[in-house]
Amino acid sequence: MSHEAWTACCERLRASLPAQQFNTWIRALSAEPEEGGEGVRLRVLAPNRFILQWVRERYWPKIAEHLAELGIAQAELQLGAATKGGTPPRPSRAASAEVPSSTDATETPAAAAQESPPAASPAEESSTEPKPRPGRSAPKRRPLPLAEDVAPSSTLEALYERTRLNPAATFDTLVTGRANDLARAAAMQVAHNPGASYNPLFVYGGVGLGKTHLIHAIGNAIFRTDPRVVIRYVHAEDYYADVVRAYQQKSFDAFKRYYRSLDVLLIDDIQFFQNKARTQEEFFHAFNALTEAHKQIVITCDTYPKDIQGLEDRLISRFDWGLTVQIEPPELEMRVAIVQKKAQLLGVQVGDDVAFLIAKNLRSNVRELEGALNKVVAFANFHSQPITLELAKEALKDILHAYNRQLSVEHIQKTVADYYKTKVADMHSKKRTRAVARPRQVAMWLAKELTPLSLPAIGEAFGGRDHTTVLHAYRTINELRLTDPQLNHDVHVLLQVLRG
Ligand SMILES: Nc1ncnc2c1ncn2[C@@H]1O[C@H](COP(=O)(O)OP(=O)(O)OP(=O)(O)O)[C@@H](O)[C@H]1O
Repeated sequence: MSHEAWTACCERLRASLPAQQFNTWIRALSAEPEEGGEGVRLRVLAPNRFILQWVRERYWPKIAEHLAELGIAQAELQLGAATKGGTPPRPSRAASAEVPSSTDATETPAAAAQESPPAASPAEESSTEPKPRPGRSAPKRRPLPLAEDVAPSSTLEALYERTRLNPAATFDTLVTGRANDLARAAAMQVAHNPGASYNPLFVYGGVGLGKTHLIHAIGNAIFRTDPRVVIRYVHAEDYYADVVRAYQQKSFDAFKRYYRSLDVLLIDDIQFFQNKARTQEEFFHAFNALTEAHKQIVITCDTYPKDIQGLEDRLISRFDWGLTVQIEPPELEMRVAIVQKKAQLLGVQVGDDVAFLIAKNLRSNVRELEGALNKVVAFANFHSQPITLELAKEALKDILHAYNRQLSVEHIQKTVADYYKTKVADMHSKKRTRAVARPRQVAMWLAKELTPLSLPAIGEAFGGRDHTTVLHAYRTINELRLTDPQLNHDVHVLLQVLRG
C-alpha cells in the first residue's frame, strides 16, 4: 500500500513539476515502509545530504500533503538508500541543472565602459567587497568531490549567496541554436568536469547574446552537483573595483587569498580590463595560481582575445590555452524560440504570430527581444487584455514604426549633423573633440535605437569603427540622458524629428 502511495505521489509530482526538477530531485528519492509499520508509515530516503536538504527545503511540504491525501498519515524524510526494490535512480551529474529560484542572489549588472583612472568612482563604491575567508584551509581536491554531504552549519542559501550567481540563468532556460550550440556544449563540458576539460573556457560574442547567461549556467550546474565547490561569478568591473579597493586599503593579501581560494572563477566582460595595468597584473597572477591548481576559469568578452585592445600580450596568450568559443547573433527561428521561452518563464501565453512579430523586428540582440516581450506583456496587463497580434503591434508601435520606415544611418547622420551644425563628414572622421564626438555618439545612439542594424554594422557606417565604440557611445548617451537635461532634450527632439 505504501509503495503504491509513493508511486502515486511521484506521478502527481511528475505532473506538477518541470521535468528537470522532477528528474533531479524526486527521482533520486526512494521510499520504504517503516519497520513494523502497517502500511501507513513511510520513510522517504534521500541518497545524500545535499538532496536531503534540498528536498526538505523545497518539496517536502508538497510531498507530505500528497502522501496524506493518498492515505499515508505519517511520512518521514531521511538520509539513506533503499534496502529493497533496487537502487533508486541517481540524479544526473549532467550539466543541465536547475537551481530553484527562491534564493535572492542577483546578477551583478554590467555597468557602462569606464575609461577613467581608478579613483573612488561610484562604480567602485557599489562594487562587491571581496570576502576573504581566512579560516578556510586550502582545498586539496582533485578531482572535485562528489555531492555526498554539505556542512550542516552552512545552509544552501548561504553557500549559493556567496557565488553571486543568478539562479534564473541555467542551461535549462538557455535556448540552443546554431548561434550558440558550440559554446553551450563546451560550457556543459566544463560544468561536468570543472578544471579538467577546457581551461580557461573563453566565450566571446556581441552585446546581449547570452554570454553572461552561459557562465551563470556553468556556475549553477556545478553548484547543483556539489554546493561545496567554491564558485564565484564576478563582473570584470567589480574585479577592477576590488583591485582598487585592495590598493587603497593596502589589503592585497586578503584580495589575493580570496581569489586564489576559488575552485571556479567566472569572470564576465574581460574587455573592461582594457588599459588597467594593475588589474591585469593581479588577474595574471590569479589566473596562473588558479590554473596551476587545476581550478576552472571561465571568461567572457565582447571580442576575440587577440582583438582586445589595451590588454597585455601575456594575458592574451593565456586566454588561448583552453578553448575559445563564439556566440553569434541568433537566427530568426532561434529568436522566435527565445521569445517563446521567455514568455513561458514569465508564465504568459504568446502565440507564434506574436513571437514571430517580435523576432522579425528585433534582430541584433536577445536583451532587446526580451525588452519587447516585456513591453507587450506589460501593455496587455495594463489594459487587461489577452496578448494578440493586434495588441502586440500596438504595444510595439514605436519599434515597428522605426523598423518600417527603414530609417537609414545616412539619414540619421545628416539629421544629427544639421541639428548640431556640424558636418556629415565628421560622423566618419577620427576627430575626437567634444564638438564632434558628442553628436557622433548621439547619432550612433539613434542608429541603434531606430534601426535594426547590429552594432558592427553601425560601427561600419561611422567610418569603420569597432562595435565596442558604438556600445560605449550607446551607454554614454544613456547615462547622460539621466544627468544632462540639455542632452536629453536634444535626443528627445531628434527622436521626434526622425520618427516623423
Ligand atoms: N540563447 C538564449 N536563450 C535564452 N535567453 C537568452 C539567450 N541568449 C541571451 N538570452 C537572454 O538575453 C539577455 C541578455 O543576455 P546576456 O546578459 O547573457 O548577454 P551578454 O552576451 O552577456 O551581454 P553583454 O555583452 O551586454 O554583457 C539575458 O536575459 C539572457 O537570459
